[in-house]
Amino acid sequence: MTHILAIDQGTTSTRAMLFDDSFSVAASAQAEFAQHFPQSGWVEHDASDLWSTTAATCRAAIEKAGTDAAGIAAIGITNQRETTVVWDRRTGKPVYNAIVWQDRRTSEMCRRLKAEGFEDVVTEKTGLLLDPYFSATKLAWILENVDGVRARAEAGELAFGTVDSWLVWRLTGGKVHATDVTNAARTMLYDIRAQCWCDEICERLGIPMDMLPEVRDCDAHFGEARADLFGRPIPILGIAGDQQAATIGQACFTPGMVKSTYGTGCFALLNTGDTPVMSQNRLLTTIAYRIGGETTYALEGSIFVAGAVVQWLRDGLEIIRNAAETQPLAHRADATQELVLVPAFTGLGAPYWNADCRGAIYGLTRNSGPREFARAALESVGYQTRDLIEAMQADWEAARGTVRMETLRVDGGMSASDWAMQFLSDILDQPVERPKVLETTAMGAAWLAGQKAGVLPDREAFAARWQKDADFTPAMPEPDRARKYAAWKRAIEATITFAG
Ligand SMILES: Nc1ncnc2c1ncn2[C@@H]1O[C@H](COP(=O)(O)OP(=O)(O)O)[C@@H](O)[C@H]1O
Ligand SMILES: O=P(O)(O)OC[C@H](O)CO
Repeated sequence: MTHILAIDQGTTSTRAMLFDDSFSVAASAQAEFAQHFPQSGWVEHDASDLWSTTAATCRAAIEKAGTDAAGIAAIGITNQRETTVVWDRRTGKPVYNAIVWQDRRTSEMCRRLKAEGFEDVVTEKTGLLLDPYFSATKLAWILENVDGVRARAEAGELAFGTVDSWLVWRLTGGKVHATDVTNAARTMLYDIRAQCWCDEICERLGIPMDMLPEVRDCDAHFGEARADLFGRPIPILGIAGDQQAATIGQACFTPGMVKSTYGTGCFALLNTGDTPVMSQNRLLTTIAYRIGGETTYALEGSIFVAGAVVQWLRDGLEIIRNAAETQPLAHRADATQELVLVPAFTGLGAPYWNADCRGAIYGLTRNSGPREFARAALESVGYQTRDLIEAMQADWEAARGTVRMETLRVDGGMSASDWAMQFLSDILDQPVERPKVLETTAMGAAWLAGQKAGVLPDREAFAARWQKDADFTPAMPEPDRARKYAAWKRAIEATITFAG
């Protein structure tokens, strides 16, 4: 039996999954690694942890499946996006920890650049907003703040990459310095229309362009994993950033299709077809995938806290022991209390983009307890999604005339909560569909590599295989929906005002 090895290098853990040629998971392995928070608002990973957990989980999955490298036709990689690594081309050693997408250390740099009017250039070229979230200012920070790095970069000794590039470099033993177009599109250095690195932005941020990786299709040949790693060289034939891989894994191949992934954060992507739609509502314009040289664009809404609010109930408030307990608690919450929780723990993402806000809760009474907190936490994820979907709907209508976006396809750990998904459907007033396979991210990466290797079916056959696990249809009376969403909007306004 032929297998495809999918590597899913995420923010808190690394997963390796072996898919067989009928898309069943033959084996998987997962490893967590340390999160480093050297200062408030800073988040780092040790890049060697990202590599060592990748190598270890791949080996463990291969061993569990009882196969060997000869039975693996290809490797597909998907990864946490924007996270920035700089390493020495000769020794392969990172010059600094990986600066993670959540890291806000470059807020001040972004504020300065915005005040100088540079955001217009950024949005026009890259489709993004000028925010610390993206790689560009993180790379500029490393060049400015780590001893000797600028001189070494200017001498051509250093390479920059997002996590996919770093893993490809390590897998190929330093032979390939490349990335795929979806990861490039998240650096804030890539011109998404011309599809090349943007010299104007690089120059403004002082980034030497020969540090940047070569940009390839998602289903390109990215070299071969070294024979000594898994016993035989294995070609790397697919790469996509994790949210784009989930879009592929959810088979959102038709313009108008949307997926929303509920992990630590929530990332909703709307397929907008072969032309980029520029947002009038502070969403991001990005590349969904480029397969066989053909580019498909997406509008993206990014929320930084989704499942993380449930983690906060568990680890911060200690009112639940595991995430699934939120569901029975929410069911038993007092219907007469309307608590609204704004989980702006690290600021607000789309469509507000306010880095200074912090979380807030409104409507507390003497009777508010764990049940009401659990319900408010699950509801906050629905409200945030409605903000995104309304913005998307408006952008999509402006681009295409009156259109109703199709059903929302959900995935990610938190989509396991029936209560949260029913509330989502209620507050959106739109059907929500959950697939049987929730590992859509790894599946997307496996499909890219597998179809390139000729062992997995083409796009149409893959899309036809998508199977529903559950449907959620709106059941909330309209006056309740309107009242609740209006309360959310007031809570957001108050939270932004409080931040000053
Ligand atoms: N049954 C559940 N109800 C609510 N939240 C859940 C449930 N199961 C998992 N989660 C949340 O989903 C997140 C984990 O999802 P996952 O897709 O593994 O995230 P990531 O890839 O970002 O680590 C956690 O934040 C957890 O709190
Ligand atoms: O690793 P995840 O699943 O939290 O996803 C992170 C996103 O790619 C950040 O943009």
